Amino acid sequence: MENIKLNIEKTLGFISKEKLASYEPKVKACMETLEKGTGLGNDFLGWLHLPSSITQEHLDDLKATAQVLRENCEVVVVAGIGGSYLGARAVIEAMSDSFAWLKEKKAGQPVILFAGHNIGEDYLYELTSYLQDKKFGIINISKSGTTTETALAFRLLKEQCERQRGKEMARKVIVAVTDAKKGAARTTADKEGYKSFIIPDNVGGRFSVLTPVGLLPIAVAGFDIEQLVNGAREMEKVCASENLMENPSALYAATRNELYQNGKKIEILVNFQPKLHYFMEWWKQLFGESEGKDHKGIYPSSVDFSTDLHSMGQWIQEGERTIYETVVSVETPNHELKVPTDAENLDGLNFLAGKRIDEVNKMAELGTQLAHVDGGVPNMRVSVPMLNEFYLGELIYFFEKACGISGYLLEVNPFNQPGVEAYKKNMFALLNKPGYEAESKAIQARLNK
Ligand SMILES: O=P(O)(O)OC[C@H]1O[C@](O)(CO)[C@@H](O)[C@@H]1O
Repeated sequence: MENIKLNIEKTLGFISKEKLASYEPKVKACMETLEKGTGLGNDFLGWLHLPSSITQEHLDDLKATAQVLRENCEVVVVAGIGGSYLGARAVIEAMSDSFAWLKEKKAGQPVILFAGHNIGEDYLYELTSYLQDKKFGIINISKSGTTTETALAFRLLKEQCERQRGKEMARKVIVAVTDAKKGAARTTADKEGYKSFIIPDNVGGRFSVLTPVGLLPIAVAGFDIEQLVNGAREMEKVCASENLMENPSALYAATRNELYQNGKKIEILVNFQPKLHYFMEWWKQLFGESEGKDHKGIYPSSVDFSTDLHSMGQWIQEGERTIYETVVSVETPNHELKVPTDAENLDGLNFLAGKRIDEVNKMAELGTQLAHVDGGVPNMRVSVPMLNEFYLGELIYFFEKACGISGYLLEVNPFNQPGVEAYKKNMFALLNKPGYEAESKAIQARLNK
């Protein structure tokens, strides 16, 4: 079977092949540091060999739990934020029919909704209103078990689920994915007797999509988690190679670091398939939280093309030359649709008649690549044979491994996120959270100045 492939040819007018090749020993050292667990953040390396260590028993347990939710729910709300929701959403959106939510609902095929990733009152009001006459279940996902956004949504949803469905049924259709011992989500799950799954201590949120954090919601949505894991396993093998040119994760990490050293401070992840929008969101957290520290790091951003060619295209073509692009390109769509012939040709599109829509899309992709490279934007391309669980699994592991290597090349700890605490501390102080008395006083004094 073919694998995903990385092509860096269109970066070589901007960085030299020789310079890139000189990364081989550095990349090898970073890979060794990961393998031996001797680098910064080495207590969070559980993701490295996660795909090959997942057992069939574990997958069966996840599938059985997913089946309980599928059989008993019209809607399942996945409550989580950041790494506790983006991976699941990325895969579910990539695999789902774009209009499934408008189609007739099938028994045993719940609609998946997300909550706990914002504090929008209108969002939560509208969600809880929609759920009023629905048989719904909840997957409450939080590694710390104390994240405010998720806890707030879960408080609302748990009360509503129990009120609408009764305590006994609620117990059946609420599942927790959290720490083995600590945090409010664990305490609640144990006290209420919910089925629960553990997020391993050594797997950080943004690297957790192949734990129950991602696998359970993806299974509930009806997608093949075994194939997802198989794809990741395949990449685990491919990305073990010490040969820079044969290891796509290593090559991607080296190329983006060399581009960064040459003033390319912003990476734009590009798709030409709207279904990949949330995959880009997952990638942004992965690289943003891993590398943006010590006043260093490539800024990860994303665009959906060709949509955003009509908004951000101008900036990319002619704005400040501090950017490069990485295009995730899906080679073959899952469905076929051809441009019809029109006898009157009023729209002048008969030159496309008989062509597949994807042929037009591919020419948009090629035309964009050529234009952007001509405009001074280095371009990498990750080709994905097709959108299915297997290749999404490959993509996930490819980016995770690249992120670990890239973070070490940058000489940061890719596995912590101390900067995220700053807003939380202020928010808790402003809300007078118990335990934050001194901070509350200080912040009030600052605001009253
Ligand atoms: O799973 P938790 O503990 O609720 O955390 C959710 C997210 O919040 C962060 O801790 C900070 O944004 C992320 O790293 C994490 O993915």
